[in-house]
Amino acid sequence: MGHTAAVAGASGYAGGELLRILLDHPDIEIGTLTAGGNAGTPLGAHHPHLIALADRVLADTSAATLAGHDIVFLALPHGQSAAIAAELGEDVLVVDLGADFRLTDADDWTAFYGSEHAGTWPYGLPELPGARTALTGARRIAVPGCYPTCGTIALFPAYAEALVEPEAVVVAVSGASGAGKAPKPTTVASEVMGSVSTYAVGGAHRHTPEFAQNLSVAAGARVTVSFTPMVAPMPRGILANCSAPLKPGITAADVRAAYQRHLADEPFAHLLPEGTWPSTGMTVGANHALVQVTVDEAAGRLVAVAAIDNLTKGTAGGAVQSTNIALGLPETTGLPAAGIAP
Ligand SMILES: NC(=O)C1=CN([C@@H]2O[C@H](COP(=O)(O)OP(=O)(O)OC[C@H]3O[C@@H](n4cnc5c(N)ncnc54)[C@H](OP(=O)(O)O)[C@@H]3O)[C@@H](O)[C@H]2O)C=CC1
Ligand SMILES: CC(=O)N[C@@H](CCC(=O)OP(=O)(O)O)C(=O)O
Repeated sequence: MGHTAAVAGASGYAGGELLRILLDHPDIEIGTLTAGGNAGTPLGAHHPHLIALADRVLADTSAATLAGHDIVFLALPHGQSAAIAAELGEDVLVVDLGADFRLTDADDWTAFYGSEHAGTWPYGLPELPGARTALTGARRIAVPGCYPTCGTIALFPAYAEALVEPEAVVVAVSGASGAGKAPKPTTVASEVMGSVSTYAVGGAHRHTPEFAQNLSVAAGARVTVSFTPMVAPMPRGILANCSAPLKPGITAADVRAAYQRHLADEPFAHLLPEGTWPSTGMTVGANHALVQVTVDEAAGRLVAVAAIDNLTKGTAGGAVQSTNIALGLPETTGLPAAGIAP
């Protein structure tokens, strides 16, 4: 056990998935666990599936309760991380699963989150060109949003190789756990069961600027993204259906070769065999993103589809993957590489 880790927001969905993964991590020992209103209750009351931690009592969330660990994971609502991180030493690795430090543009932050921008930390999507270099040795990590994780992995090879025009369309469907455990009008059972709905339509979702930021990094030029999210009657998973106009002269063979080049060595982003399309069921509990790509000749568009488990690769698994890189551990350490099927 090389490193100790505290988890803030341990009673939530993201915190629970993080603990499931950390229980199998050979180099990280689980330390203090915290919550908000549920401080003082045992973890087993919130995550009965985490038997080994059932008797751990949740502390209140403050820099004082989280201090004294090598790593602090913050799985808290947006806006809660900056004050805590400021009080933790610069030698502590702080990994924020929330949004506070993901965006580089302060105006984008204010437009979509309605508050003052807290800053920008190294972005925890190792697959994005340049990200591994920024994460190596980092002591602050901003874990991406779940939709941008999925859609960026689907499209970054196309932008990195300049195969498509800078106008992407992403339509993605998420399981209801993406909204967290607190009941919300759009994700209570009576609204979600037996129905698929859109929300934040027309470029209103706060992940829209994060998509544009990521694909612009891959392209080395500004990319705009039209993003439409949906929620489906399933607990976990995101399926992102993405497309963009092909540049003149780009063929289906060029596209497949580019995706093979970019994904061949990725430990957790895989191009499926031709003709096999990703589905959320293939990703449950695994840290992988499954990708397929084709060309719609009649429409002149590249079409890419990716699936992830929103809580694993989309949150907690992605957080541990980036943590491994920051600590100089093998990137795959402790991470579930195979899904559960059927
Ligand atoms: N769910 C997902 O798929 C994803 C989530 N994330 C991010 O992870 C973070 C956590 O999300 P998620 O687990 O889904 O949310 P949940 O609502 O399931 O959990 C929130 C956690 O934060 C705690 N908390 C809430 N308010 C406070 C407060 N004022 N002070 C201290 N602790 C507080 C809660 O404790 P208590 O039980 O006491 O209320 C709980 O432990 C968010 O920033 C979210 O955006 C990121 C990517 C995907
Ligand atoms: C279904 C659903 O409601 N999903 C959430 C996405 C949560 C997430 O990944 O993102 P953050 O970390 O940015 O909160 C939403 O659309 O707000």
